[in-house]
Formats: sequence, C-alpha cells, structure tokens
Amino acid sequence: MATFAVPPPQTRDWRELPDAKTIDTGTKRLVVFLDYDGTLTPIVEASDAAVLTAPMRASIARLARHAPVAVVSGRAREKVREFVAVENLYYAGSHGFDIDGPGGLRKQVKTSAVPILRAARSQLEVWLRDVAGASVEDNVFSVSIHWRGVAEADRPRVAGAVDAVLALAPFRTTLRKFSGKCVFELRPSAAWNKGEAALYLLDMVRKAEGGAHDWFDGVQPIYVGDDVTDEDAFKALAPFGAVGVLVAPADESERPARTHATHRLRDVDDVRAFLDALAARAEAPPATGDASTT
Ligand SMILES: O=P(O)(O)OC[C@H]1O[C@H](O[C@H]2O[C@H](CO)[C@@H](O)[C@H](O)[C@H]2O)[C@H](O)[C@@H](O)[C@@H]1O
Repeated sequence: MATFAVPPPQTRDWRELPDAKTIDTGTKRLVVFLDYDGTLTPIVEASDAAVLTAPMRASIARLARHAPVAVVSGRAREKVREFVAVENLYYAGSHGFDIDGPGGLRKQVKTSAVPILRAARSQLEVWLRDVAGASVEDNVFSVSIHWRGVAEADRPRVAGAVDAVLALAPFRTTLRKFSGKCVFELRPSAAWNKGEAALYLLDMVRKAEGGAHDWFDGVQPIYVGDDVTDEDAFKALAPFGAVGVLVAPADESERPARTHATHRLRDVDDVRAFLDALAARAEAPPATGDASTT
C-alpha cells in the first residue's frame, strides 16, 4: 500500500499571519466554511442580540450561488439557521454535533447525550440563579454558560458552579467542559468537534457533486473563524490545503497567542469584503496568473 506523509499543521503567532487579501484562490472549486459569532456578527454583550445584518446575509447568499457554504457554530443548529436565514447552506450547530444541509442531509452525533445536557442545564440554572449577569444557553447538543456580564468578583462562582455540576453523575462521564469567549461550554464526550464536522461536510459536498476521491485535488476549502473552537477546523482541514482565516482584531484580548490559521482578517466588515471578493472571483474568474482575491 502506498503511504505518504502529511506534514503536521503549523501553529504560529496570529500577528504574523498575512491578511486575507494575499490568498491565491487559483482556479479550484471553493468550499467555504463560516463560523458565526465573532465572524459573521460582532461579539456583543447579550447572546441573543448577535443578529446578522442584511448586507452580510446578502453577501453569504451571493457566495452560496457559486460555492457550497457551511455555517459551523457553537449555537443550536435551528437557532443559527434562523439567524443566518439563507437557504441551501449546510448548517452545523452545537460545534458540529447537529448537522443539516441541502438534499435532506442530516447527521446528529451523540443524541443520547441530549437529555443529559438538558439535566445539566437545569442544575446550572439553579446554581447560577443568584449570580448577576450569568446565563445558561440551551444549544441542544451543548450548553453554553455565559459570564461576559458577570462582575469580576463573581466570575469564580460561575467556574465553580460549572465544575461542581460536571463532577456529578452522570455528567462527569458523559460531558466535557470547553472554554470560549467569556463562555464555558458543556459538550458530549466524543471524538467530535468543528474539525470533524468540517471534514464530514467536505465529504458530503464531494458525494453531492458525484466526485471520486480525486475530487479533493480540485477543491480549495476555506474556513473563517475567530475562536479557539475554530482551531480544530483549521487543523483538520490543513492537509487538504485549506485556507484558514482567523478573524483577529489587533486589540483582541480573547485570542490565543498561537493559531493553526494561515491568514487573518481584522473584523466582521473585513469578512464581508472577503466573501464579496470570493463571489466576484467566481462571477468573473481571474485571468491566468492573476488568481488572488483582490
Ligand atoms: O461557534 P460560534 O458560532 O462562534 O459560537 C460560539 C458561541 O457564541 C455565542 O457566544 C459568544 O457570542 C456572544 C454574542 O456575541 C457573546 O455574548 C458571548 O460572550 C460569546 O461567547 C453563543 O451565545 C454561544 O452559544 C456559542 O457557543
């Protein structure tokens, strides 16, 4: 059997990444993955206030006319679908545990954990009801415990409540804790994350297009995200030559210092301009030798 070595993905300081204007998208077929919070909408105080603007919706819809587009979010699939409200996209909610897409595609990972997550959420609501500014968000296949609005002095109480609930049976064996931007997340214990979901979706796009295994040689995956949970996807897609775009404002204190992304953008406005540039490229393919997005 032939073997080949896949180089390990590189981590690097995000401040040293080139910005997305320099991406050579070549003539390959694009497959675009988009995180939601912090990527398509700015980070805001109240989770439910992070609604998509009409211009961003139009840019996503425009690109989706030319390339498969997937939204990969920590939010519940139904909620992110409702917020984005563009048809014919792939939607992966709860960090990829709950997926749907065109043609009736449906994949749910660890459905057995859903009632356990519901029970954990109820416990957390009790533990946190006296902590001003804390909130518990039901993402169906995950639970988000928000502490952005919690006073500095009370933040240890939030972390303590999450750890106390996670120490109880059956949670301690079935759930795992992760951290994001001013949020703790409980997810099912499983070898699944945004990276696995992105690989699954890439293969589903291949199947939908009737591609054989050499189909992967002709595609250019692009993943745009801003949070630590997106690092799994940057890493998983790297062997496919993916362009990983980190949305990282210069003053962003919530960014990890090192990333598996290959490029960066400053903010949500830059993301929209980037999506428009990709769509424009598909509408008027660049002449040979001029394949960048600008
Ligand atoms: O994977 P994502 O689409 O980036 O979702 C990650 C979490 O995003 C949301 O929380 C974050 O954004 C909120 C709105 O800007 C902000 O208030 C919060 O502090 C952030 O953590 C969402 O509410 C979570 O459910 C997602 O898991």
